Amino acid sequence: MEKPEKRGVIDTWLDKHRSIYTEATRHAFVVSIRDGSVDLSSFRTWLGQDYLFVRGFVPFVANVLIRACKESGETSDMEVVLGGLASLNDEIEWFKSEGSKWDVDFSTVVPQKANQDYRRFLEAMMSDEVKYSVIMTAFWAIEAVYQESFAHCLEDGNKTPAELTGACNRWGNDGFRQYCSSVKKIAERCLENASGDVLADAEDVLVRVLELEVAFWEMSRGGQ
Ligand SMILES: Cc1ncc(CO)c(N)n1
Repeated sequence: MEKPEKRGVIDTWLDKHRSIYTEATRHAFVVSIRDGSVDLSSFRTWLGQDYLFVRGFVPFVANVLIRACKESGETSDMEVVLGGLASLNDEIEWFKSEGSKWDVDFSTVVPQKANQDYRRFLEAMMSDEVKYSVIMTAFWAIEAVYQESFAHCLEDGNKTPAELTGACNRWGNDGFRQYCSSVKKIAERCLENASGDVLADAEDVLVRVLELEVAFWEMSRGGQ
């Protein structure tokens, strides 16, 4: 049995912002994958847009990695983030093979507004002014929404179409869940020592990520 996790400030924020958290992790697009009613043109839109997102997410995670090396007192932070960066390498290869499977030509995909907004947010987070605990909170939230969403598509009673289980496994698997839990612990540890101002920034950033994720699902469901 795993130890029950200590409740920290992130759990308190999730309770406070439960409705947007649920919107982000149980979005109609995700629910449609789980119940098998998903419109495949929406899935193709999501695939193309998320490929572009992930390409922008790489420098963000690289920035988190550099900060874990320079600013963290704990040597294990770097190892956790490095693991995440390594799996992004596989992820990009996975996207490419899915792209051919679904006949989505990434070279012609144009980032839609929700994607552009998200990419701008990631760039802003890379500023040196943003505290380590704040960027770590953002990093956790970004990964956790995908973990929770795609794990839902694999839970008992799902009717997820067989050709979509690869995508669901990518983020819904147990290893990814544990990785998210490690990132959350890092964020929680940093937030324990944070000032009131930094805590307020981290809470804002958490809510902003949830909003951006909801908009990203909405865009996908729009399916252009
Ligand atoms: C939009 C979005 N959020 C989170 C992830 C997970 O890393 C992703 N691939 N795409």
